Amino acid sequence: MFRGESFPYEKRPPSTSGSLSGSSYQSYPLHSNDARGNFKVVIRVRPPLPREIDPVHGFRSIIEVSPDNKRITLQEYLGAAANDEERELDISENPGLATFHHFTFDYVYDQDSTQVQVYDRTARQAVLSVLEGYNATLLAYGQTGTGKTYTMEGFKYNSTDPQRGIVPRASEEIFKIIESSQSQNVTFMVRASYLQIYNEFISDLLKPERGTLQIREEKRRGVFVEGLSEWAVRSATDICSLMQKGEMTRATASTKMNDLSSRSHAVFIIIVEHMMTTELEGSDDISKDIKVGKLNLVDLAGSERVRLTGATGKRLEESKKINQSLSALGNVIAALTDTKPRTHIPYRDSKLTRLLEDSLGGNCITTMMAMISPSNDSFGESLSTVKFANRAKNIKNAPRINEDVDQKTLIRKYEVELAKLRHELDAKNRSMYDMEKVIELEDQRKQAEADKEAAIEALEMRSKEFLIEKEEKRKLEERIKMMNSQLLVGGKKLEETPQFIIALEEKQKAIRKEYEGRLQEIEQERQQIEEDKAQIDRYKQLLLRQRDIMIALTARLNERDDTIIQLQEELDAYDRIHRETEENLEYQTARCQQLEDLLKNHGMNVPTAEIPESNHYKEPKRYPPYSTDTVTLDNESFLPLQMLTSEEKIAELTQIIENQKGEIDRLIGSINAYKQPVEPKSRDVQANLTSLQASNERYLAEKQAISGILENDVLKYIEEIYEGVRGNSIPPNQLLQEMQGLFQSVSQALSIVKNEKSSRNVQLRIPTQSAPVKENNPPQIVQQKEKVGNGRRPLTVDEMLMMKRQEQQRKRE
Ligand SMILES: Nc1ncnc2c1ncn2[C@@H]1O[C@H](COP(=O)(O)OP(=O)(O)OP(=O)(O)O)[C@@H](O)[C@H]1O
Repeated sequence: MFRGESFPYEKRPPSTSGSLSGSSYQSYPLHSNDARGNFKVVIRVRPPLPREIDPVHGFRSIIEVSPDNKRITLQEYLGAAANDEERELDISENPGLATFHHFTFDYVYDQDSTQVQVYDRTARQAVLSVLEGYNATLLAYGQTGTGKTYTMEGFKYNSTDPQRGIVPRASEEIFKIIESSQSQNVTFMVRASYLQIYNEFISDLLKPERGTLQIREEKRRGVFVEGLSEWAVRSATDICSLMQKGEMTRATASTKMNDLSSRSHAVFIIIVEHMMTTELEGSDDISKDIKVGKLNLVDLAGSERVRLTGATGKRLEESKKINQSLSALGNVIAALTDTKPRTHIPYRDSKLTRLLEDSLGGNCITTMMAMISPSNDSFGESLSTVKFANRAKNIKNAPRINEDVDQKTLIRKYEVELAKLRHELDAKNRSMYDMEKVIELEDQRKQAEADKEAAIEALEMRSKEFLIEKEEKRKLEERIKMMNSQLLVGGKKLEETPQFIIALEEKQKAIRKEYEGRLQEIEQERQQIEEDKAQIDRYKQLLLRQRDIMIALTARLNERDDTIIQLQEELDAYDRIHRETEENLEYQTARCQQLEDLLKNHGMNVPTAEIPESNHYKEPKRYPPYSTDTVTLDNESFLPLQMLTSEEKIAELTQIIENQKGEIDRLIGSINAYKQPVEPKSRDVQANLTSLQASNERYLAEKQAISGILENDVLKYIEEIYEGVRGNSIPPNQLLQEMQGLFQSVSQALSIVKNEKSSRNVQLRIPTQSAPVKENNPPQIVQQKEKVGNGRRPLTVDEMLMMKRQEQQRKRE
């Protein structure tokens, strides 16, 4: 019944059940810890499309799915029958005309499978992993028109449509879980992006104006698209809106194989940041555990046979690019699943493989969903798709939870931003409250002012009325008076009659009473106005006090700011000084080290004199001693073994001078002793004595000059050098040269003294009293040799002083 076993993949006899459907939904484990379990491959067979169904003979599928939905068999017909019915007949008569190709996968969805089954069994696990902080990828692969877009998106976007695909269902699930998490300690942040790779160019489907984007890689972040927009979303509806928006930009076209064929690879990305706060026991601190999961929902463009689609022009170019990138995907899978482990995986051969680097053999839980058609017309493409998927089964991924170790998650940035904004809001509220109080008081003040104005106005009115009434009363009185003066009652003037006087008095009383009443009223009003005024003044005082308080507070705040700035500046200055001191110290240490090395290189001892370490304790100054034991007359190398304090140095120099004086005295004594016995004996001796005396005088003068140099110039010179060393103002090289010069000068001065002494000893072979000089063997005057020490003539004191002055002059310049 079956043709030969010509395929390297698993081939089994066809199922005897003959059923080509029969899938059933089963619950599925959500987590798998083995590496193999982190890369799953499932197959989905779509139902036949109208164009694949023969209107006369109907449709016969070439696909068989096992009842446990693990195995799939593709029937290959080798005959020439044109339609499904004839083909079936052909095979039943001649079974050799059919070959069956068997494969096993993690799951096989037959043509009756529903969107919800695919989501629950395959996609849900990925979504839950993302909420735990893993990266997960769902990858739809297959020939054009086999249902990739249908599986990933579906075509309707309302939450009850059973046709909706993985993207809307995944977003619903994510927000359902977030909403069900009641804990106050858990915060989520969800954002989404949508991109496409079209003709090997990446673009942002939600911000197409950004143009072509590039792929980058960072150690912590992995591979990502630079400049891709991320949209914070708060509901599944938000995500669906983004999807719809992106769909409008995505490159699609009507082809022979699919009315709405995707011409680009599309990746919908959902990132879920998830923060858990925990109060640490025994402290006010809160630990924040942040995880970041990323879900890549990839809808690849379909592979297509140009022969079948008949593509030309732009479509042909698109097809070539699609097929190229899919073949790069095949190469990466081949490299990853090669039995001999390969060091190079060609991820960089296409944008698609570069973008999916983490999903293919990296930090990700990946599921590849390979779509096929059940139609005999698509056998070739279906077989190649299934073989492709079969190879991908062996990919091993190594997912890990992405924890926010570098504190760069958006959620953390939002936290910080929120805290800042809350702080600002609090401050604003406080100042608002203060402002409200001030406004209220100001209103009260205005009201009081208005009341006062009204009261004054009323008072003025009343006063005017009062004056008018007074005037009228005066006029009335005058008239009465005038009329009275004309009336006579009982012979008397009317105003003189007792009735008139009584009536007048009563009238006057009544008027007085009335006016007194009015005056009282006015006085009351006046008092009221006075009180109002006092109240207004009190308000004014209150406002002024408040204003003063606010001014004082502002001044105190400014003062505090100034103090902070001042302290900061001081701190900066301290820092700078500290840094400079450290740098200087390092420089001096390095120079000293150089100096020590130089000394050592010349075989000299390194002076052990220590420079005071702090300003609080000052070591006494120290000077190099003069000692023939420790000072060599070699021009290039000498150094005292131990430095002397100034007292020791003066004592040493005084001692040297004393010694020299003693030597002179001894010589004078010797001369005198010699003079006595030999004077009468020889004229030569007499001449010798005269010359000796002259020499002695010169010698004494020289000794005095040398003492002067030693006591004044040399000591000062030593002090200068010492100060230079202590203050680090003399570079070590110059210091070395100066010290060498100094010691050379001192040595030469002293050597003059010694040579003077020794030359005298040599010049005069003075006979002692116990060994008198023979007449025929008079004392000989030996000419002083020009060469001393290392063969050079020693300098005279004058020359030496001149040199010293010249040197000091040079230094001053
Ligand atoms: N499981 C299914 N049930 C019902 N109809 C389906 C199914 N799968 C695919 N279809 C239908 O098949 C047609 C092609 O599907 P779809 O556009 O999803 O293919 P595609 O693989 O994305 O193609 P392309 O690669 O060209 O974009 C659509 O009309 C779709 O409705």
